[in-house]
Formats: sequence, structure tokens, C-alpha cells
Amino acid sequence: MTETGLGSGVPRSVAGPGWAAKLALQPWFHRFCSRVPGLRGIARAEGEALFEVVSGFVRSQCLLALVELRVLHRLAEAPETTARLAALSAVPVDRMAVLCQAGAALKLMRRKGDIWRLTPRGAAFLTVPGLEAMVRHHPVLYRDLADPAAFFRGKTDPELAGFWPYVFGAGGAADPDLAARYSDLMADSQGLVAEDTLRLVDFRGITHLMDVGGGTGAFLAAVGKAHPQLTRTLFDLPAVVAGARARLGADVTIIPGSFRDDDLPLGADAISLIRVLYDHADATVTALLANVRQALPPGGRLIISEPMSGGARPDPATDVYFTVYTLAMQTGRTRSEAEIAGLLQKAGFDAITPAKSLRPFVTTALSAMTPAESLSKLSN
Ligand SMILES: C[S@@+](CC[C@H](N)C(=O)[O-])C[C@H]1O[C@@H](n2cnc3c(N)ncnc32)[C@H](O)[C@@H]1O
Repeated sequence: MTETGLGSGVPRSVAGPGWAAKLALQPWFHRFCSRVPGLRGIARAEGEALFEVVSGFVRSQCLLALVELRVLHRLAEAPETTARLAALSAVPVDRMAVLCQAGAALKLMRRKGDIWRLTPRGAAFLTVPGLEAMVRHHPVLYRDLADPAAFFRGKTDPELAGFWPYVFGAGGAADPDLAARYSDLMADSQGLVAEDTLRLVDFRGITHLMDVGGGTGAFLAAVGKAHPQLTRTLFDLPAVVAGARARLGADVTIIPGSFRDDDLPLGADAISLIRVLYDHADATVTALLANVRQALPPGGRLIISEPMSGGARPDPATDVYFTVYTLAMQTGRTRSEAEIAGLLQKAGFDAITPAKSLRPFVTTALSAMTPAESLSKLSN
């Protein structure tokens, strides 16, 4: 229930915070919790979780410094002292000591005596494809978030949109260098997405898959390994598919085009949209889904895989990182399963399977079908 707040003209909530939040707004309550066994543990864990939120940006920037100064890379080759790491990175020793200590607190490296070594987490960071590229790319996003209130008011001009020029229309993405820059970033991180998508989606019954917005073909290459019998087609913008042939064998058909401006080619009995919808506004997605529906035969399959919002159960990875990232792209939106299912229903898809995820921060997959009966009736 709301009423109009005096002066501001903005509706104000009448109910106020819930009882637990009301209690937590009282300083005496925190003093009380810190004295009562049982409550003390909960209070401490809550405090730690809260401080993680407070310090997230600094943690992330320490990681970026460790990457840019190649500290983790050097430790992957050999254990080092602070003094050597400092000399190799042209950083004063006392400052390198602070950075290494932060790296140890983040469990990326550890110290024994005077010597620093890489931990399994630090090694995983260097090994997981796409993670380092993602971190190196963060300065663009962080510049866009430098004034977060203005950003959320929509009063900034985010630089990130320029990194993904197709958000301004297919014509915006004609520059092959720009296309190669974003395609490399996507291809690097495609390994995990493909791995999870292939585990989550049932490919039985599919004979010909067309990957729309498939970049330089990293997903189709993974599909080819898992399901060598499938016929595969790649559809993406001309400036992007130019880089695909090197990755894909001659058995994959590559079709340049724009799903905004062209009808999608016919012939596939399944279409995949991997990390495509979240780049675009609802109107573009609605038109794309209509285009996909037209291109598929009755009973054809649509596979959607991308990071999705937790919806009614907000997810710390997708509802902070990806929703803000796609917002900075200007046209993007990280949708929940329910929102995507709603758009699919409106576009006339059936058999929408509940979304499944192994790692929501990697991807969540959803599939749907074109109605077998009604379309065959229409075509009779
Ligand atoms: C975020 S990338 C995802 C690439 C790939 N599916 C992946 O997951 O690695 C989005 C892709 O959609 C493509 N795309 C954007 N607008 C398009 C359009 N109008 N027609 C065809 N492809 C488009 C981009 O070129 C890009 O390759």
C-alpha cells in the first residue's frame, strides 16, 4: 500500500520495514546479539557477508592489479619472494607486500616463509577460459559505474555500449576490428557455456542445428565434438562470421546476415540463441523470436542459453553482475526464466521447459518448441 510522500510527490510505502529489519535498525539489538551465544555466530556471519558487499569493488581491483602486474602468471611459473615480484613488476616493495597480502586473503596465493606460491584458486583463475579476459575488460565497466547514482538514473553515457556496437543496430557492427575484439572475448568464455549447455539440453531428435548470433562458431565447434552426426549452420553478422572459417570445418555452413533485417534461413530443425537475448531490448527480442519461429518447422526446437536473473529469488551473480553489465550496454537486459518464458509464449512457442542451471554465473538453459499441430494444420 502506498501514499503520496509530502513534498516529493513520490508515493511512499505505508507499511515500513518488516519486523526483522526494524529490529536490525536498532543499535541496542546488535549489542544484544553480540552477547548471546547462538545469536553471536549469526550476527558475525551477517557482518562478514555485509562487509563482502562493502568491499567488493576493492577486491575486484586487487585482482585486476594482480593480473595487470602479472603476479599470478609469475607464480604459475615459479614461487617468488615479495622483493622479486616487486622488482619484476616495477612496484615498490612495501606496496607489493600489501598487494600480495590481499591476494593471499582472496586465497589466490599463499606465503610460506618469504616465498609466495600460487593456490589452486589462483591456478583456476588463470586456467578457466575467458576469466582473465573478463577481468582485463572490467575498467570499461567500472568507468561506467564511477557515478552509480547517475548511472542508475540513466544520466550517463556508458562507454560499454561502444564495445558491443551491434546494440545500435546491425549496421553499427560493420567494423571487422571491433567485431574481432568482442568476438574474441565471447569465444574465450564460450567453453564453459558450451559445456553446461550441452549437459543441460537434450539434443536427441535434432538433425540440423542453426546457431543464430553464434559469433565465430565456438559453440558449434563444441556441439560438433559432442554430436558429430548433427548438420550445423552458423548465422551472424558479416563482419563476425568472417573470422569463423578458421575455427569451423568445411562441414559447417556459414551464413552472414542480420536477424534484425533478414529472414532467418530455413532448413534447421533446431535453432540456438546462446547469450544473444540478454544483449537486446524486449522489442528486438520479440521480433527475433518471431523470426526464429518462422524459420523452424512444426515441432522445431529453440534452445536458449545465457545467464538469467533469479527473478523472485535474486541471484548474487546474475542479479548484480550481469544485470548491471547488460544495463550498461544500454539495450541489454538480463531476464529471468519467467520473463523469457513469457516472451516465448507470446511468440507462440510451446513445450517451454523449465530453466536448468549447473552454475547460474555461467549460464542457464531453456528450450521450447514450435507447435507441431497448429502449424501443420495451417500448412494443410
Ligand atoms: C554476446 S555475443 C554471443 C556470441 C556467442 N553466441 C557466444 O555465446 O559466445 C552476441 C552475438 O550476437 C551477434 N549479433 C548481434 N546482433 C546481431 C544481428 N542483428 N544479427 C545476427 N547476429 C547478431 C553478435 O555479432 C554476437 O556474435
